[in-house]
Amino acid sequence: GGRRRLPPGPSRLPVIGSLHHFLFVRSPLAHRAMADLARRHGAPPLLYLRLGEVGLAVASSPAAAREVMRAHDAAFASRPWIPSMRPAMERGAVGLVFVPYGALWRQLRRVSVLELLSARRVRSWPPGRAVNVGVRLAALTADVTMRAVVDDRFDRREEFLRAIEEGSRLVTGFSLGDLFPSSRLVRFFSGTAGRVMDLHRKMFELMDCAIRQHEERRAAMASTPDGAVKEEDEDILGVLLRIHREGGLEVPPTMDIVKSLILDLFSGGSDTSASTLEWAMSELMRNPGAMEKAQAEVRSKLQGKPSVTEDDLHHLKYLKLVIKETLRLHPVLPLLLPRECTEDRKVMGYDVPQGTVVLVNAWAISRDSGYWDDADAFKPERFEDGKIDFKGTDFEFIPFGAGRRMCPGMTFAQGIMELVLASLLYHFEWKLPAGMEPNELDMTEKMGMAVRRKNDLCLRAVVRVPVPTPP
Ligand code: HEM
Repeated sequence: GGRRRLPPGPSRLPVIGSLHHFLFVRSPLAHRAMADLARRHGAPPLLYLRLGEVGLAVASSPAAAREVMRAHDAAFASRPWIPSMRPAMERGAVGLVFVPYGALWRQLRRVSVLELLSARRVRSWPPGRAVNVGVRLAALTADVTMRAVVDDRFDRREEFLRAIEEGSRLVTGFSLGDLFPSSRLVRFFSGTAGRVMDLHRKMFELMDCAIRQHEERRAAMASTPDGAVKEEDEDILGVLLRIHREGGLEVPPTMDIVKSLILDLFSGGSDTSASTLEWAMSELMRNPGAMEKAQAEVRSKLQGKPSVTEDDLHHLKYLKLVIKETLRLHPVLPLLLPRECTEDRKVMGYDVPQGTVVLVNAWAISRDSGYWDDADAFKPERFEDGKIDFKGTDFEFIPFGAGRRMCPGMTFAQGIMELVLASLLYHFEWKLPAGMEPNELDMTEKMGMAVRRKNDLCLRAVVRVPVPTPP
């Protein structure tokens, strides 16, 4: 028996819980708001808030993160269904991100990790086309992801890319309003559920079209002398359609699940990598020494080549450190993705009741001066000794999360980001707008699907090595 010992947190008011605290926290960016709130309550490793009827625990230290994502991983391996997405999910349209922990999740995850996000697929991008530099980073990563996930021959790809972009504007990350189901104050925050549904319908219609085209092409191929498509030539949609057709899985995915999984991979993949790249370029512009070093490396390792290919990447040691340091300072999912506690647990000595939504403040942890020297400074060299990595075992650095629900797209993302960044540095010289000093570059954040720059990064590009034109 005995009383429950909840983690410390702001005083709770009837009805609105701790919501009033957020109305007065200046920063609309939840990761900063949570960090402020934790500081004002004596910096507990686990902070407890009541938002409307939902209990919310925020882990803000490596030890607390380790307990949630490793020690008690299985009890925190589901995600809450946020209200604006609930109607779609109740119809069974659930992809990998929100599927409850269980047999279906395990299967979708296995398919994604093994078949779809393997390094083999990353290497199979046509290099000349993948580095069509000069296009905006978002368009570029969306393009690369589209090629791997759906098909680059999809007729309505422009429409699809626009819908995804609109989606990332609509879904303002996991805004606080998203976390509570029915309080009246909630409506004050959201009101986007209708638009989300419309967009969802639109994307499903586009997916139907992509699937039709896919099947038509397969039928056409099957009637040629060479016969069917070779498995290694399939894109992700092709693999999923084959699994759907041939069965053979313990829980056969419905067509709605196939579509939702594709959308999850696509939207999960492009926005995150694009924003990270934008932050990397921003940090390099603010830190000319690091830029010089990275460019010198790329130019010396690639001397004379027409463009960067996958095979060049493992020579680019400093470039990898630049991306690591960018992920430390700018984890684009600063609170990771929400988990839900599915059975009562003790974490850091506190009771976390079943049903609590659990966030991990990866942003606060990776900028904590208790674990990092000169924590706010951009210093890629700090990773030089190779002791700390983002693979989910060093809990002071978890931009991709950790444990069973850790990001399945990590390797894929690393591939895209290295390839694109190396290409940007190889082909171009980058300059700030005339008259701007490096330290004047604005770094204000804005919450979208991922945390991105509030103001566009406008740079002048001077060609050093011309980008080869695709045949
Ligand atoms: C810089 C790039 C990326 C970052 C920082 C990132 C970060 C994350 C994080 C923090 C999570 C939640 C992990 C957790 O709960 O412990 C996650 C989950 C996920 N990510 Fe990524 N991600 C990136 C790129 C990608 C890419 C390229 C894909 C796919 C093509 C992808 C697909 C997913 C999916 C499907 C999930 C949900 C997995 C599950 O719930 O089982 N991500 N990602």
